[in-house]
Amino acid sequence: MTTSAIGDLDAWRSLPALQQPEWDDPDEVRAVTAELAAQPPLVFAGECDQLKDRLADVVRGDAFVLQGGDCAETFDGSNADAVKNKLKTLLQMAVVLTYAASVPVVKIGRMAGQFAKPRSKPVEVRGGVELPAYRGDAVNGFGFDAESRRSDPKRLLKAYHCSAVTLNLCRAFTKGGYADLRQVHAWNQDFVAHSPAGRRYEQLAGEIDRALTFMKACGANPDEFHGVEFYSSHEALLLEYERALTRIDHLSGLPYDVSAHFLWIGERTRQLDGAHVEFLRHIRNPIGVKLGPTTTPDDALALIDRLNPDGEEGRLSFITRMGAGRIRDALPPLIEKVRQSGAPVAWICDPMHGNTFEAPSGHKTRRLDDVLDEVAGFFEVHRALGTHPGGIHIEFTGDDVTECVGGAHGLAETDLHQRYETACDPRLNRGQSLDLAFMVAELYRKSA
Ligand SMILES: O=C[C@H](O)[C@H](O)COP(=O)(O)O
Ligand SMILES: C=C(OP(=O)(O)O)C(=O)O
Repeated sequence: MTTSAIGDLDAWRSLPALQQPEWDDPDEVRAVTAELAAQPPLVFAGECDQLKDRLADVVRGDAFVLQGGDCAETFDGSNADAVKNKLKTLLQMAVVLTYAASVPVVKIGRMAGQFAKPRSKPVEVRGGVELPAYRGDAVNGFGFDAESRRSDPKRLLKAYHCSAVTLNLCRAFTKGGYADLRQVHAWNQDFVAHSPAGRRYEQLAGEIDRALTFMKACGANPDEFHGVEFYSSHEALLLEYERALTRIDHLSGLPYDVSAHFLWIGERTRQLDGAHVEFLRHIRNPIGVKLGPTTTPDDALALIDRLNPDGEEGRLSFITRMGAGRIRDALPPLIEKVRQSGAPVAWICDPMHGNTFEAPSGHKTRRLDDVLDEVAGFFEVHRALGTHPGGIHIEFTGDDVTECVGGAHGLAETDLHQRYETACDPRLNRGQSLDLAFMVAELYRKSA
């Protein structure tokens, strides 16, 4: 394969790359990336192609994406319990959607690599002390002291190893029996079972049980339900890391970023002439771009032109994050222009990032009602235009945290301090995630 067919995987180096850490020692970065480049792949090209096929189904209106996980994964969180709880939430949500909305659900974790964060400000000030902002465990530490906040390239290696551990757990849980549909009740134990959403889920799980028994009686093979397909994803933010994990697939001769199945470009780094768009246009994974409320229809078309010029179905998803107050005005012009162009795009709604605000206590938070309203707006817009609402992208955790307000337990702003554990943005807890899944299933059913 010639360089021109592969494209120049290093052309991004001469372009402006926003949101990159300031590393002290370029030699150390070179040594670390050389070590990363020698590590085994985390995912395989064939798996990325399979996800692209699944996303092509989404483009055609035949499937729905459920993408979610932490805002920022942490090295401490790469353990069996935390990973299992997140997967359990994803599986429960997926079951609600599959059963109640009768749609195949493409399950993608914001997991096994979501260790780097873009920030609004490069520094954080507390009590008159100014330090570099926390940029995710792949870059620096969360602790507010100079040593923790120093950008340390060795953390890139740790991010790779924690991604490997997490993905290994995900593969084991999703293929080794834990995700078996006959376990629907087992995912609903602990605190969530007693929440209103948990009780509603239990009812649905009972119906699934009966349906499975019926199918078995009809001669269906119950082992068909033994495992589920699960894919990993993260924001492709740290270009040195992504480049070091990009390999030429020996079968096709094409480059794949083997750090995750699906990579996305963030709202802050989607400049057409920027390094992120340049780098991602060369890799063959399915990719996404976040689109905020300032995106113009021409921006969307230009991104399509750069990132999916051949119009490959499933290659490109637009993950819109407009905010509840903007979605009904900001989304239609984008969809209309893209539809007129005939370009195949999967439209995914991120109802989190346009709805963040600071509570009087100083906690960054989101109202579940705003999240639900943005999702409702997303469905309304698609229904009005006759296009397919392709999925949701959310930040959640499997734990009983108090980071977003609202939900069946009426979590108030004054409750936020109780279990506020996120390393960056506020996540839905398990009950709130299930509330959302039931609402999405209902909206989907009505729009189908
Ligand atoms: O997760 C997204 C971004 O990293 C985050 O919203 C930026 O947050 P900041 O405004 O606190 O920097
Ligand atoms: C930073 C993120 O979102 P956005 O780029 O949409 O702000 C994110 O999803 O972590």
